[in-house]
Amino acid sequence: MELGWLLWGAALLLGLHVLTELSAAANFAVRLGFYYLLCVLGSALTAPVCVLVNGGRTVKNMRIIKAVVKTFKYFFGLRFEVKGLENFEVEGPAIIVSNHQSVLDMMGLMEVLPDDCVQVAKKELVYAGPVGLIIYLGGVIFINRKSTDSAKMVMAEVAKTMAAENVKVWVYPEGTRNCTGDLLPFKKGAFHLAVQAQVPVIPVVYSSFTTFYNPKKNLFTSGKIKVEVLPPIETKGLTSDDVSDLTDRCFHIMRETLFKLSGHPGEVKDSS
Ligand SMILES: CCCCCCCC/C=C\CCCCCCCC(=O)SCCNC(=O)CCNC(=O)[C@H](O)C(C)(C)COP(=O)(O)OP(=O)(O)OC[C@H]1O[C@@H](n2cnc3c(N)ncnc32)[C@H](O)[C@@H]1OP(=O)(O)O
Ligand SMILES: CCCCCCCCCCCCCC(=O)OC[C@@H](O)COP(=O)(O)O
Repeated sequence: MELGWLLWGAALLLGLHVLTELSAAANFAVRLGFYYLLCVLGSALTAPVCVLVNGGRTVKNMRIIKAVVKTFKYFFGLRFEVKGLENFEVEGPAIIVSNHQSVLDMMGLMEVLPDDCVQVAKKELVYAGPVGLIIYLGGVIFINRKSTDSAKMVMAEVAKTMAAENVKVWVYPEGTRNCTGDLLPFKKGAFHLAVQAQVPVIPVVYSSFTTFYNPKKNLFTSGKIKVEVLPPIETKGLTSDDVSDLTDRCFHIMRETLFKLSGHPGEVKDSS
């Protein structure tokens, strides 16, 4: 008799546990789905505006895209605390490098994006429907990550046009998304580009999302993201022999800043 009740109790607890897990998964899927929906709808509505206002593919469209994307954070209760924006005020072009954690990074990107700045993206994104179209209209540079040679050729061309058109280029040097609270080793393309164009590198670091966003744990709540724009690193006089050193320097400064902003991975830090 008592064993019967015990079994019923255990079944109930298990049921509740399964329900909570399911609702966490559903909640996560709904929130991320809503983000995708915002991106798709936002792009579909913004693309005609870009074409009408600026006539086609140009970096000027980034101002319009930025204004739209900057409203997204309110839907998800995300707050940004930005430091060092004055470090973007360099004379002429620059390469901006930052850490890349998730698709949500587009919000953080647009939160601080300086004028006349295009990003480097994997070419697959051009096929992402309306989002691909808006990225194309914004003047984003597409590279084939599977072919280093063709990516190098595209980047060499960019090095030439940067000065002529006075644009900054934003690169995610990890080359892919990484939401572990640490950095992946940096690819060298961004730093070759900076040395070829003889322009400064400006590192930007976003604090780790792990306290409010973790797809493995179905976690996606509101939260605060700290952003720090670091002082420009000059490359005048550097040659291709210095690229490895430059890459290492940037990596270490950015990793230090990442840990300062959000603690070492695995270590709990209060989110005040
Ligand atoms: C209105 C509503 C709208 C809502 C929607 C929002 C829309 C928002 C709108 C707009 C925002 C758009 C934002 C898009 C964001 C997209 C993010 C991404 O897609 S991230 C993935 C792609 N990005 C990268 O991958 C870049 C970084 N990668 C590189 O730069 C790599 O270096 C690359 C691809 C060039 C090569 O990668 P390797 O995997 O081969 O690795 P390596 O170690 O770098 O290079 C191998 C050898 O080649 C040399 N090398 C590399 N680049 C060189 C170069 N340019 N010249 C000479 N040598 C070079 C290196 O020194 C290395 O040689 P040795 O090991 O040193 O001997
Ligand atoms: C046909 C409809 C498709 C809908 C797609 C909506 C996507 C909206 C997301 C905004 C752009 C996100 C850019 C981004 O973060 O791309 C990921 C790459 O950086 C890194 O790629 P990966 O980690 O190596 O796969």
